[in-house]
Amino acid sequence: MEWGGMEGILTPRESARFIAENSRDVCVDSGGVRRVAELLLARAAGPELRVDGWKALHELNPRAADEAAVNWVFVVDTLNFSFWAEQEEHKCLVRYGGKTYSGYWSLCAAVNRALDEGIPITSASYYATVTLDQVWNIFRSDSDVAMPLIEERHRILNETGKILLEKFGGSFLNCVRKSEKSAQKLLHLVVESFPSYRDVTQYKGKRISFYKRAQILVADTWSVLEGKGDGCFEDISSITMFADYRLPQILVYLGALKYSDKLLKKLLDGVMLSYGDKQEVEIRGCAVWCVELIRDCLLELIEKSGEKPNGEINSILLDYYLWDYARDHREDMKGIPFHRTRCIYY
Ligand SMILES: Nc1nc2c(c(CN[C@H]3C=C[C@H](O)[C@@H]3O)cn2[C@@H]2O[C@H](COP(=O)(O)O)[C@@H](O)[C@H]2O)c(=O)[nH]1
Repeated sequence: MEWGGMEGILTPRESARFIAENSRDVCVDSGGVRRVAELLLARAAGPELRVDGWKALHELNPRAADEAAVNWVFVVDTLNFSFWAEQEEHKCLVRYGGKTYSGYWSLCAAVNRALDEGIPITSASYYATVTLDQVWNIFRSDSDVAMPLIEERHRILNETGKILLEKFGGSFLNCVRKSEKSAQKLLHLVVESFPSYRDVTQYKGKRISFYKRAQILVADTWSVLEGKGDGCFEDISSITMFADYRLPQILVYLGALKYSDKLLKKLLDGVMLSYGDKQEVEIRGCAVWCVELIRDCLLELIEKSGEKPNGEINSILLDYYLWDYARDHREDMKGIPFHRTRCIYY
């Protein structure tokens, strides 16, 4: 489909509200929303719900806040999609620094492993022309299951690297600086410049957007720059939660999101949903709206409790917390299916 620009497409927040108001197979549970807000209230003053948790809690993330760290975030979020395995017990694994990583973290481990091997995988001048064989080697698995969509990852690396060289002098920091400390301007610049970030579809006759990877790229840029300097986005709270396949699962587990019996059975049977399917859109849209409502409820509870949270609580920090929570409660969540969509957008 020819890209006609972002005009005429609902923003992620508007899309989420519209979907939640019209959804048939997924709904937000207000009691569950409140319970999750109360769970988060207990953590509001903790290390998780603050921008420096991104580095403090995750050893694979860069320690620095320099240009190289920003370019690390860019190449990782360009490839930050579709890690789920056909069988949970047979998945891609990457060993790094004496530990074994799966899912999203297998991507980060592979990037760091390549850098240690002297492969400049975070440099656009390298990945603009990296070959498929080199990509197979860089993202090789230490289990007998390969990382999904390697060929798409190769195509996207070449496409994205070429554009970064042509338009932004080969560094994502130049793209950040052009956004003049506006998260929304950076989001727009990324979506307009890099086709693989155009996470848009339609629902009930309206063109809607999730921009999941563009939003998490803005969020991770804010985090790696520690919310300071070029990363001091005055409108960072306008970014919504990132509509992936893990957050809906944890929100159902916590009772804030509910699936119809028909949809739940379909997911339990492992039926795949296509990108843009009505039910897939309802899962993603209701999950985004659910986190917006949790945030509103949490801010109300904080107000009432008189507790002073450290810094501003926003949907990004709630998303990070819930995503990490899902990681740490993988076993408990076994009975709750995540939806299986194979695509390059999340
Ligand atoms: N909503 C949301 N989705 C996120 C992330 C992350 C990691 N990002 C931050 C978190 C810690 C680091 O500090 C990063 O900054 C990955 N994903 C998505 O999850 C899926 C992979 O899941 P699994 O198969 O279990 O590894 C896949 O769609 C991936 O795109 C997030 O934070 N929020």
